[in-house]
Amino acid sequence: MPAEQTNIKVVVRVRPYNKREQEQNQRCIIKVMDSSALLFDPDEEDDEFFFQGSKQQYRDISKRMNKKLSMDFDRVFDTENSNQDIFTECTAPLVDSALNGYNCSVFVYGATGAGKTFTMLGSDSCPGLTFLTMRDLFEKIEAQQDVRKFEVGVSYLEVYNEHVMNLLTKTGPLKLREDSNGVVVSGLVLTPIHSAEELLRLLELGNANRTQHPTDANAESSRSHAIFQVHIRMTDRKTGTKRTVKLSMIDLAGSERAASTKGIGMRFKEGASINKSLLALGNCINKLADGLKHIPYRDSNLTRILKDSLGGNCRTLMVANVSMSSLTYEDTYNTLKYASRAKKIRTTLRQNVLKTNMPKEFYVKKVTEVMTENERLVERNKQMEAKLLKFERDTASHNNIVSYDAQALKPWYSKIDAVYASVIKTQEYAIGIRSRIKNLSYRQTMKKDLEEYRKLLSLDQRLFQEDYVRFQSYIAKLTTQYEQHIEELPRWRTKLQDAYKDVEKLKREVRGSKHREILSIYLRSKDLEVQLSKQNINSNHLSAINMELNENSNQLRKSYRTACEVLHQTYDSLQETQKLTPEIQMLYERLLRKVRFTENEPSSTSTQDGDVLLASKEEDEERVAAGANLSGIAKKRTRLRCSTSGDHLDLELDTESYEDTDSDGGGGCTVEEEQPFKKPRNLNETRVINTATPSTAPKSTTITKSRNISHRLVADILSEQNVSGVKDKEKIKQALLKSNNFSANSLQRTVAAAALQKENLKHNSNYVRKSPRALIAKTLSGTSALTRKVTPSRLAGTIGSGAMKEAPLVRINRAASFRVKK
Ligand SMILES: Nc1ncnc2c1ncn2[C@@H]1O[C@H](COP(=O)(O)OP(=O)(O)OP(=O)(O)O)[C@@H](O)[C@H]1O
Repeated sequence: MPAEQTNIKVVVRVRPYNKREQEQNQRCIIKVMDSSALLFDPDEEDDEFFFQGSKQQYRDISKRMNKKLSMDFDRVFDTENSNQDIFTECTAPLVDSALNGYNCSVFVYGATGAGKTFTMLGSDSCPGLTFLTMRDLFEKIEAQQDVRKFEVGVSYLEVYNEHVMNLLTKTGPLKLREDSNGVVVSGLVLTPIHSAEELLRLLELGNANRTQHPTDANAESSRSHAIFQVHIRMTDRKTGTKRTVKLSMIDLAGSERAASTKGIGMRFKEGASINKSLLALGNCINKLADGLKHIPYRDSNLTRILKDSLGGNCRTLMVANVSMSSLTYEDTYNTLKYASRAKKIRTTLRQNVLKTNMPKEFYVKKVTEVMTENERLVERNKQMEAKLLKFERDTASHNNIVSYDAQALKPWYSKIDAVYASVIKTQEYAIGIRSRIKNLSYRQTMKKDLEEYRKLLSLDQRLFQEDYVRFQSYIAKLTTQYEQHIEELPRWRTKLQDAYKDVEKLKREVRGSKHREILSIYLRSKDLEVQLSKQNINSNHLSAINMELNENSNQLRKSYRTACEVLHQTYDSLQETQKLTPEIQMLYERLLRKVRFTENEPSSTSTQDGDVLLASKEEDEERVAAGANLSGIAKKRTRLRCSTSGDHLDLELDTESYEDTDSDGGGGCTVEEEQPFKKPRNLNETRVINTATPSTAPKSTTITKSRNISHRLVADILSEQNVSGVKDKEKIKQALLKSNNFSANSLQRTVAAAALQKENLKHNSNYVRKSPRALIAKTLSGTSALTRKVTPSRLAGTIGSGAMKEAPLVRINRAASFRVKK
């Protein structure tokens, strides 16, 4: 509520001469200049100085000089002005202010007999300000009855010798106390009134109780300060707003000097007390006028009661009563000085809405209302919060990509990483064991073969037997290892199946999560990582097999060379000694034909399961026909068949179903009679596999570079098929590109792989390119994204171009692996 600063309104009322003053024919000391100015102690018009009969230019120096003090006030009422005039101009506006919620005070100040009581109370014929004001108040209340409900109560107090007395009940002294609403008179009971006439009766009653004693100045001098207060409680009938205001009418005791009343004894004490309170009032007025902060209101009970009227929340009118007679020269001068000082006092006005004088029930009701309103607002707040939550959820599900935040996804990534790390580790062990089993089996076979050849060639049976013992011991050691691994394998297979079950469970959780779209892509990348790991193990396994093969091949080559030399010498020797039989000659010629140079590669027939035979059918027929000793070697030819998928380890992982498809019962790698070795592939080949019929296409035995899997991985992640299923694929791509879980390099390589795949589309599924380097170089040079630093946006654009759509799976061997320029 805005506060309004306003000055105390000070008016001066000049009383006409009374009978005594008229009789003493004193001069007039106040000349009213206009409605707001007066001249104190003016020059008299006939105040001319004659000396020896002639008018002098200068004044009579034996006489006191006139003050001729010009003073301005808010209003100066002359002797002709009535109480009605003062009411109309000064207190009627205060009634309006009071009804608007402002506290108002009117106090009259002046020396004894100056007309204070006349102004405030008046007489029957000439009612004073109190009656006129109250009559006006009741008239205005009556006019507003439809709008507001009014309750009016009055009190009439007297401060006499610093005692506060209740004039209406003639009780006291009452104590003053201060609370947050100002000074309160303890035990004061308000008397309700409903009309100005009632008020008149109460005033009469109060005045009758007031302490009065005749003084020289006034036969009915009031020797106390009388404070009449009207408490008005207003209730707005529409809004229920309540206001309580206080209208105070204060008739001060005479401010004359104690000596002027010529009092002795009780009267002197009385005068001293009056002067004490008025002195305190003067001090307060002076300090308030000077704008000081500390005002000594507590110096007297009068100033305590007037605290609100002087310096508080109150619209105040001060009527300074003075006589125009020079008999009251000093008192009048003092009164006017007081009035001038009081003019400077500023009060702060605030509209009262609620006052503490309200009955307790009022506050109980108010608190109940406020609590009810509070409960309603709490309930509404809950509803609003629920709505807001729903709105946020709806928005999140509508713009699901936007709602992804790294913090929310972090725990998911950690969990997925942990589960897949376990799968990869277990798979490493399981397939590693399988690899060792196959290697051991392969080595056994090879060693047995060599031992067979050695036995055939050996002439010294004693030496052969020595070697054979060592051979047996070695084979036994291999068998033990083999059996250990065979025993271990099922345990790891079970572990791996458990790890796959964990993955399945995790996938179900992801499907139920609100981040399922981006997480399913992450899961896909992890699936491909598992495949990549498997490919790495396969690659290592094949390298080991290859090394074994090379080693054995070298040994056979050396043996073959030596055998040829022996054969040649034996043939020569037989010929020289003419012991060469036609059968031996035929056999020899057949052997020579066999080793003749041919441009064709050794014929290789792919078996249904993709294995490659090293010996041709024709060769077998010749061997049978020849019936020679060497045919025994052929008959004893051993084939190695590790599984239906050749040398690839067959602990297959279907990343969709996670079922172990290995169906050879754990002993997949067995040594069988008449089974061919698989031909190791040319390491400079790239085989294109048609992905359109993956189930029927032959499985490649090409040793692939493991990095290809990562290319496929990222290609799969960012492929149109993956991303097109979601609402905002661009945002998903951006999220992937920005994520720490996807490296820029792998994404970069993916694009190269995609380009290569696209190129491969031009060839049929069985096309084998000898060296893909030129193609890769061509592809890379045509892919600006690969020769320059790849920006996420450029990369995203490349990926989204559809180049990868329907691209076949391509495997690039080690020698042909491409290198991306960074
Ligand atoms: N404006 C006036 N017109 C006519 N008579 C007046 C006027 N003012 C005062 N009187 C008369 O002067 C006399 C003294 O006035 P009043 O009792 O009001 O003085 P007072 O200031 O109240 O004195 P005290 O402080 O001693 O009570 C009264 O008889 C009163 O009728």
